[in-house]
Amino acid sequence: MSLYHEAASILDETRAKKCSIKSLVYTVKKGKEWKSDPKALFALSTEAAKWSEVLAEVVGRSGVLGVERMLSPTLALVLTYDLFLSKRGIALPASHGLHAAVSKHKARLSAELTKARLRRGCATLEELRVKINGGSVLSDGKEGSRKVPRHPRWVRINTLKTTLDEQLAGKFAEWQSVPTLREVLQAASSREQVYRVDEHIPNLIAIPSGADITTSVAYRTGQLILQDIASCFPAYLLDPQAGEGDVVDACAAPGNKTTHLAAILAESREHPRTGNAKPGKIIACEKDAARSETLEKMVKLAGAAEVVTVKAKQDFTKLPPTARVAANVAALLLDPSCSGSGMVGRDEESSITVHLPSTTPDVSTGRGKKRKRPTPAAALKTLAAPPPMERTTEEELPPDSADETAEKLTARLANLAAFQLRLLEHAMAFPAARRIVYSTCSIHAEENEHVVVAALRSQVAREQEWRVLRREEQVVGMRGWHLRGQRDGVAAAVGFEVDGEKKGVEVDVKEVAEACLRCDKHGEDGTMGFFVVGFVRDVGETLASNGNGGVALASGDGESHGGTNGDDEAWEGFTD
Ligand SMILES: C[S@@+](CC[C@H](N)C(=O)[O-])C[C@H]1O[C@@H](n2cnc3c(N)ncnc32)[C@H](O)[C@@H]1O
Repeated sequence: MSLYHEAASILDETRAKKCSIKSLVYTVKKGKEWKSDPKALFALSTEAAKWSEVLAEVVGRSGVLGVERMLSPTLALVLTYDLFLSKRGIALPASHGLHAAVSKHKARLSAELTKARLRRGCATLEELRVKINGGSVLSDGKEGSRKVPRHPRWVRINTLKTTLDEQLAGKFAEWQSVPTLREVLQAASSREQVYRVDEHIPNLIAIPSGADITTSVAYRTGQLILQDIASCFPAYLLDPQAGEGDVVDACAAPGNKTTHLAAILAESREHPRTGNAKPGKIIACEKDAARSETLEKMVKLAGAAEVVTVKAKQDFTKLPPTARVAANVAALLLDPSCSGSGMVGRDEESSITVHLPSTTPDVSTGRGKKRKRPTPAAALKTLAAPPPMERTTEEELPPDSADETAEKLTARLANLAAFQLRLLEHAMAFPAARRIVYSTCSIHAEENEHVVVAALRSQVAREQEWRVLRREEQVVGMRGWHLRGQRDGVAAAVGFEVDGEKKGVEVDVKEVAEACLRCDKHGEDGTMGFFVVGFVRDVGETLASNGNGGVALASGDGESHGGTNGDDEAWEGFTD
């Protein structure tokens, strides 16, 4: 079965069963394995579904289905999508029957696409593209109020394999550097080659949302990684340094943050302070078997295999803090499953409707019966799935969105928070640990500030003297991030009003809220919704006595160990 037949079958099933494309592609059913690459299948099915309202009109009005018997409505949708809207075109030889069945009507289809675009008031196909991605657009502030996407494509330069300078002088040599994110957002078209070097996260650039780098050698070889800026916060905040001991990535797959950690650790060896220190290893745990395989692949592709030990199918809570492997663990990154409510496109994805073209010739041909024209507003209900998403486990599947009652949501968040707290408490029990970073892509205080307060009040935190990593102690890019934790959220968890007294409470609301970082998926930073916080223990002068000549940690001196611009990111290699 070709990619197109498989994508068409997914669209048919999505319509029939009202289930998400992601679950159809990635939930492995007995006896059903895709012949196509799941990523390609997911991308094609999702894009074709998003465009289906427009393409249904195009195909229907063209009358192609009336003459090409080998084309089903959904097959016509996916082929037409690739013919006009994907960069590579139809991925079949021109002589292939399916290719010919569509391409011989190219002129007619193209004319219908132009009409469909004009009916939607779009001067160019790029404008229509932005409109189709209508769930995440903002006005560009100019007269005429052109809409621009709210999110750029974030590209992390994998310093395990390359450098920022090398990429700017190579892959992006022809691209123009622009000073503001807004200029990147405004250049949504894939033809406008602009980038902006991010000021918060080292080795991260933003490019237009329509720019596709996935076919480039740099991307395919793991030099460039598509990773949302927010997802870069945890490893950067944890800031592991050579000589400090080992690092555990407790919930690691698919490995974006693991490989980011590896890159930062490798870079720290170039630092005069830690240059001669023995780098620790990164122990990456992943409970899920299939995701463990992805993690292994990604670690290899990013060039991180030497420093990362993948513990496949390892439940982090079953890794005893007293185990030998844990003895030298000085830092832990905890990015557990969550509601995923901060993910851009997550809510939209669950509401994608697949529109089908009429199989009878259309009104415009004068040959068929009259059909109701879809309204532009209805057309734009299909929203954009943004850049790469990392979270795909069952626990994280979107709530039944609109259908989920407040009661159900509360119960679901309570379950998640209990699970997250359990993991955090487990991390706090590692005897040599001095630093933990906890993150979620949730917007709910229940999974964020509430978990932080509960963790601080836990027995293990009190016994081991864990506290939050204060804002002034954070690496400079994180210290300077403007959006902090919700004071109300912290205060609610503490049981006091924001301005209330702190009687008998061991948690300083202001300090904890300031220590937390948030990213707003509806804001102007081009981020997904995200939450991150660091915990530290002021125990001893050194971070870990690892027997490797570990260097002293400047604890609590406000000095970011990692520097200002020197750190960097990992990669990813492929996206989901
Ligand atoms: C949010 S994702 C992690 C994303 C990853 N940190 C990245 O940046 O690429 C959460 C992952 O944790 C895994 N997970 C959930 N519970 C776990 C546990 N108890 N131990 C280890 N892994 C777990 C899930 O299977 C999932 O792959």
